[in-house]
Amino acid sequence: MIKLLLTDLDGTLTEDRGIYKVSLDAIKYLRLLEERGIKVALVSGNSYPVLRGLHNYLGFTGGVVAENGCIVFYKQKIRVCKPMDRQILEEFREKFKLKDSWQNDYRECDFGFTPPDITEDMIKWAEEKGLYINSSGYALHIAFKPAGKTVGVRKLIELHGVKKEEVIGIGDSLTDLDMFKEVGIKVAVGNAEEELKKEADIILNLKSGEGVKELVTMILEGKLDGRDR
Ligand SMILES: O=C(O)COP(=O)(O)O
Ligand SMILES: [Mg+2]
Repeated sequence: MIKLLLTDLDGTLTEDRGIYKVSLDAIKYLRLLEERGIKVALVSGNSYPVLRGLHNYLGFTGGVVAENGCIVFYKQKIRVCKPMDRQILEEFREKFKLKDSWQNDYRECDFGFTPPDITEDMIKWAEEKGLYINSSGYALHIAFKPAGKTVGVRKLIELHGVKKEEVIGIGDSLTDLDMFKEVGIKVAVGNAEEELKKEADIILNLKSGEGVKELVTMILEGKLDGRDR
């Protein structure tokens, strides 16, 4: 039985990848799950204040995994990664001529930069410094290892006291590969990155928010029953 649904934000709850407008249909359908007793949690690279605000105002009760796994909230706020070093941020920004995400003022461990394209040079630089590096398609992210959605999702599931098999996760980008490692059912929206689709148990027909609606309909119609047992 599914008890907890983890959803990514950018590219998943939005109307499409690359835009910020949230799909109202996706929210409406996720609330139907909440009414049936399935908790919804936001698992994203966005900062804690942004996600905590959305979580409350959108009517979700499953909590939040912010900063790509580094900050977890469910009844209490827990930081699970090492705080970032300002000098490293400066070096990354200068060396690769990047722009800070406006949310960097509100971040502790994982920081975001644009443009969102990762290069081989960046990966090499991050490896040498023991840093996690990834792209959500919206922003480049760096944090001290261990980081990534894996560490935060593991903590959130522990706080809920549910089994991995009772958790379903939906996403669109490479950062969601880390979420997939910790959930029983892995779902990719129709317009997700090919690499994520390869790892998914379910690939939706529809893109982003419409895909979320498609998945919720499947859950409510009992189409996933048995899959998680
Ligand atoms: O880059 C971001 O902060 C957005 O990431 P998300 O797709 O995990 O919501
Ligand atoms: Mg995303």
